[in-house]
Parts: sequence; structure tokens; C-alpha cells
Amino acid sequence: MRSVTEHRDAILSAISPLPPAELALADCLGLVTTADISSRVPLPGFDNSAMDGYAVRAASVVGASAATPVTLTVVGEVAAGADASGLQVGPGEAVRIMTGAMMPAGADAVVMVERTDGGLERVAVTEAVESGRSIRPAGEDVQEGELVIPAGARVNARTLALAASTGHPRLPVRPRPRVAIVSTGDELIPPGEALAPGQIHESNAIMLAAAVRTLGCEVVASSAATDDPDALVALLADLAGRCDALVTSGGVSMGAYDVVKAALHERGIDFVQVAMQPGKPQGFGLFGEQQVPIFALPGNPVSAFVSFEVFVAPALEAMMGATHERRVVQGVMGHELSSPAGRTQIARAVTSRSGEDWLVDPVVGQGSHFIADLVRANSLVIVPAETTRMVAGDPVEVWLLSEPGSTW
Ligand SMILES: Nc1nc2c(c(=O)[nH]1)N[C@H]1C(S)=C(S)[C@@H](COP(=O)(O)OP(=O)(O)OC[C@H]3O[C@@H](n4cnc5c(N)ncnc54)[C@H](O)[C@@H]3O)O[C@H]1N2
Ligand code: MOO
Repeated sequence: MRSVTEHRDAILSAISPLPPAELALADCLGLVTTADISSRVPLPGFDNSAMDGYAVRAASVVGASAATPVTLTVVGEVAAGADASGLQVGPGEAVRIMTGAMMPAGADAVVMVERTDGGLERVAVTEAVESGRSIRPAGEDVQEGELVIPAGARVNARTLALAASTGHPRLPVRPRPRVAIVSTGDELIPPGEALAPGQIHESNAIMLAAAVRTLGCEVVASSAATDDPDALVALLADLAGRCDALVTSGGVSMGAYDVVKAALHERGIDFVQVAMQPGKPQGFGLFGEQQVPIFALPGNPVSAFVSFEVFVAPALEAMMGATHERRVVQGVMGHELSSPAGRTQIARAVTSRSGEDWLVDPVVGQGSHFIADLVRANSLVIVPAETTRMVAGDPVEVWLLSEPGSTW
């Protein structure tokens, strides 16, 4: 059997990052930049007011106070967005100014409106200000040409604001991988439809599609296939023409109707046993003319989820030019857990803070069909292959899936 690391490395060595593309800012959230981005403008772009008030010469209001106000002549007004280049503030003069508006020539400070009587023709100022008060100088934040977003940055809400304000309507990024999902099994019925004996409601497709979207990838198709190998190959060939990765679930084990394995093992896809529980049977390879990476995951719902976390997520991140970042903490076992010899167990657990420790309580149902216990858990616990029994107090690696203290 392959170790978890060997299988993940085999997958990652076959995966290439998608070629870069220039995408509109609104499409870039979560993607990774492929080039350094420099500012096209200084920020602020011009000297402007930080307050609603009056642009003045500081020298004109020396000694101003509530008891000894200084009265200035109002010679104009400038709002945000207006061109102030025709205005001039001389000694004893003021210009009404709004936050973000261009400073008029001659003024070197702003008095906030609360420190005046708000006059429109003449204004009484009740506070002295030093030169530079309430002015945001051009280039104070960013110089024109300055590097603002480095290549390899993950685009978030703040990055998008910086790109927009430095004059970039688009960013060079690795695009979102387009992923197609295929569930297999004659027993699968859409949720909500009546079940005949032997049938179950399909649940892997919606779970895997959500996991794909959570990573920032796009789901371009979610299809159900029967246990007919020729029909499955035709479906996959069609999907391969319009996606960057294929994820199937089910049909990879030893059963007489394990359709994915039957259809793909002759087509260059490797089917291996990985020394892990759950998730032992795994298929991976490059499918069809387009050589699209295909992840053939086991059908048991918990196995499919864990396989996605361990193998598919790092591969999709690699296609986006990123490394998959998990929240990994060192936990302490809260109670005993047995583990199969020679297989890394990826157990589901409720992990919570207990003083300085992360206390790990494995959920009761560790079978790969226990969906409710998968949901009760908020973390995955990595029990090394050589460990067959963990007891309370043993240290263990934990991958947090959701916030500790809440499983929902
Ligand atoms: N003789 C052996 N049998 C099995 C072995 C083995 O080594 N020898 N391995 C077991 C392990 S471990 C796993 S995991 C499963 C993997 O099986 P398959 O990937 O072939 O999956 P299926 O047989 O299609 O389904 C397994 C199970 O999951 C349910 N399922 C499948 N797809 C969905 C779906 N989309 N939504 C909800 N539930 C689904 C399916 O009904 C089965 O109950 O094989 C063991 N057997
Ligand atoms: O390895 Mo299977 O994935 O245990 O259930």
C-alpha cells in the first residue's frame, strides 16, 4: 500500500498550475497573483482635506480660541471631486472645504467646521491650527510606481481595494480551476425523491461541489452516472473538454460493479490502495486527450470527504498557484481511540480549548458511512500509521474544519 504522503506527492507531481490570465477585479477574490503590481498613481493623488471645514493659512488663525475668535473672509468653496486649481487662499481668507476635496493653493491647514461658526461669507474660527493640520498629502500612502501587491499574493477584500485605488481594473492571476463532479452508482436517487428498496439519497455530489467552491474553484458540472462503464467514459470525455479537473465518487473498490475502476484502469488512470482509513481505495491520473487530472474518490461519504481534504484540495490549490493552508494545531487526546495497524487514521473529532490545550474528543461513529458524526465533528485527527492505540493525554495532530466550540 502507498503511504498518504506518497500518494499526495504522486498527485502533486502530475499537477501543473493553470496558465495566468488577466481577470476583472470582481472575479479575482481568492486567486493568486502571477506578477508584481505597481501603483499607477500616487495615493492620495493630491493634497486633500481630512475634515469638513475651512482651508486656511495657519498664520491667519494664530491665537484663535473660543474666547478670542479670529474672523476670516470666505473666498470660495470646494467639494470632493471639484477642481480647486482656480482658488487661492490669502492671509485673512478661508475656503469652505469638504472631506476628500482638493486643497486650494495658499492654504496650509484645515480648521474643522465644529471649531467655527460655520459662516458662509465670513467665518469665526475658535481654534488655532498648526501648518499641515487635517491635510492628507499627495503620495503619503503610496508613491506612483511603488510595488503594492507582490506576485504570489492571495487576493482578498483588502487587496481588491488596493488594486482598484491604484488604478488597476484587472489583475494577472491564475484562474479558478473549473471542476466537474460525477457521482456513480445505480443505487443513488436525488434528495427528496422516493426511495425504492436498496436505493439511497445521493449526497456526495453536493458535498464535493461545496468543498470545491469553498476553495475558490468553480463547479462547471455535477452529474450522476449509472454503473455502465461505456456511458461513464462518454460522460467523462464530454466533461473533460470543458473543465480543468474531474472528481468522481464511488466505484473504485473491489465490487463486481465498480464502474469507475472498470472504465478507467485501461485508460492510464492508477487505482491504488493508500494506507489510510477512511479513503483506502483511490484512483488518480490524467484523463483523455486533454489530459485532465481525474480524482476517483471512494463512495462512502466520509471517505469521499476525507479524500478530498487530503488529496484533492492540495491539488486544486496547486493549480491556482497556491499551497493549501489548513488550520493545524497540536491537540491532546481526551479519551482512548484504537487505530488500524499500518494505516494512517484520519479520525473525526470535536476539538475544543481546555486551558492552554486543544482537547480532542473523537466522535463515537468512526465508520466511513457515519455522515451525522462527520457533521458533529469540527476537526480531523491524524493518527500515524504505526500507532494502534491512543490514550487520554497523548499528543495528536489536528486539522480544524470549523471554529472550535461550534460544530455548526
Ligand atoms: N471486498 C472489498 N470491499 C470493499 C473494500 C475492499 O478493500 N474490499 N474497501 C471498502 C472501502 S474501504 C471503501 S471506502 C469502499 C469504497 O467503495 P467504492 O468507492 O467502490 O464505492 P461504492 O461501492 O460505489 O459505494 C460505497 C458506499 O458509499 C455509498 N455511496 C456511493 N456514492 C454515494 C453518493 N454519491 N452519495 C451517497 N452515498 C454514496 C454507496 O451506496 C455505498 O454504500 O469499498 C469498501 N468495500
Ligand atoms: O477506506 Mo474506506 O474509505 O474505509 O471506508
